[in-house]
Amino acid sequence: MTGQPEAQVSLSAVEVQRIKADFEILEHQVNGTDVVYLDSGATSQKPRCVYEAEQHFYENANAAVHRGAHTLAVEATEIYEEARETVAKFIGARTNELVWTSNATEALNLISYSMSNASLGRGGEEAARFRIGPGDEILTTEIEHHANLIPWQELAFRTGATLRYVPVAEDGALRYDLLDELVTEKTKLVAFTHVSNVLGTITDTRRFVDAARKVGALTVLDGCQSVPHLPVDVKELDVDFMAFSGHKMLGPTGIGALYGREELLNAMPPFLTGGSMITVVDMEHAQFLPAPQRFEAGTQRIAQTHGLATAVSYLQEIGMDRIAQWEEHLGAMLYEGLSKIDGVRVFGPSDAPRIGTVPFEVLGVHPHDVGQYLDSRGIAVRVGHHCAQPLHRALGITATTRASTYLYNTEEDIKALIDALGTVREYFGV
Ligand SMILES: Cc1ncc(COP(=O)(O)O)c(C=O)c1O
Repeated sequence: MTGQPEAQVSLSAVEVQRIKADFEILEHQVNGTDVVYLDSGATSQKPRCVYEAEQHFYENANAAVHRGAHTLAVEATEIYEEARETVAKFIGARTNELVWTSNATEALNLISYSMSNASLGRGGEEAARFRIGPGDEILTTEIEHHANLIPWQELAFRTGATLRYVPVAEDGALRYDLLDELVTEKTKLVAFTHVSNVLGTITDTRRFVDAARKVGALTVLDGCQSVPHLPVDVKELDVDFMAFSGHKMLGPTGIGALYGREELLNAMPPFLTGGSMITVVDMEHAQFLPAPQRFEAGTQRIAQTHGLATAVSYLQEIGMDRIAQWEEHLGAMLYEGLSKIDGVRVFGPSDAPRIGTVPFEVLGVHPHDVGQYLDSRGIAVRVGHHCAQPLHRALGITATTRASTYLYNTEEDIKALIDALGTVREYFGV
């Protein structure tokens, strides 16, 4: 006996049924059949408690206004900041290291903007790390979502820096072996994803962080597909920045966050100004508020931040370790089950750690037709390039069908997909 508490095990079927009951939206029907929702990679369903948390603010006067003298505004400010504390702790950050944004896309753009306007920064040595120009390099990868790609393409275009990519092998696995060669003394920033939104594979973040640290480059992690599904601790990961979105983790749409090391956030110029964010004497001597308020000009989203904090408490109550184990189980079931169907090709390395996300194609049937066929049988999956064209190009295809699970999915959901795909080619006469 070690005296340690017993490790929590994966969710049981009974627990998942109980969780499902919290997600009443899953009782919606398509063509008289309960929806099997396998599109959580795009956005998650929300439990009732999250809708209720938001609704409270829409029904009460303190919804819109914070930072004021009267009681309602003071209450709203407290709730807004409490939500920040809850979400910051959830990812292992300090409270003032979490900036509210609309979503992950905005969070990533915020860093890109800062780097192309670094002369506005106030922060001595740290501000210098944001300066980028001709001859400098930005490194990203071929598996990125456009949100973690286009802002860097733009940054390179605006500043004259060069964008380089870590390629993937034939099966979509990242070529870690090329990192040492691709990260050079010229590299100023390394942006990479924690979990691929297409393949569901979990990145070995240590390899990226170590390579970047060696040359003093900033690290930016796209946590959009990891924060909802795995225990994530930014201090353990040792990254400088991380972006994620509330709507993928049971929270409302319209709220996301940027984690940044305190000293770095305080060296970054804001994206938006106004609304008491800056005291303008003249631009030379303008003073920005400290982070995170520096980046939150204008009236803020109390309902959404409170909704996200409620979602986080819900996830914590269930336990991120257990959710991760359940999804690993569903992911393995999906990958193996789909691989065995005649005429179905599954993408992604077979031996990589993954969450419950698997892309596939049905030979001879267009992914769009596969999506519609499944929809007519009450199964919701996503079709397209999933905002990841470079990866699809590297795999030699233009589109895939993607099934992605979350904590509310059951083994029966996976079986339903596998059964339905068993007849799809016959249906289309292939
Ligand atoms: C890996 C990844 N990064 C970034 C994003 C962008 O998220 P949002 O659209 O919420 O800003 C997504 C959304 O699909 C994603 O999957």
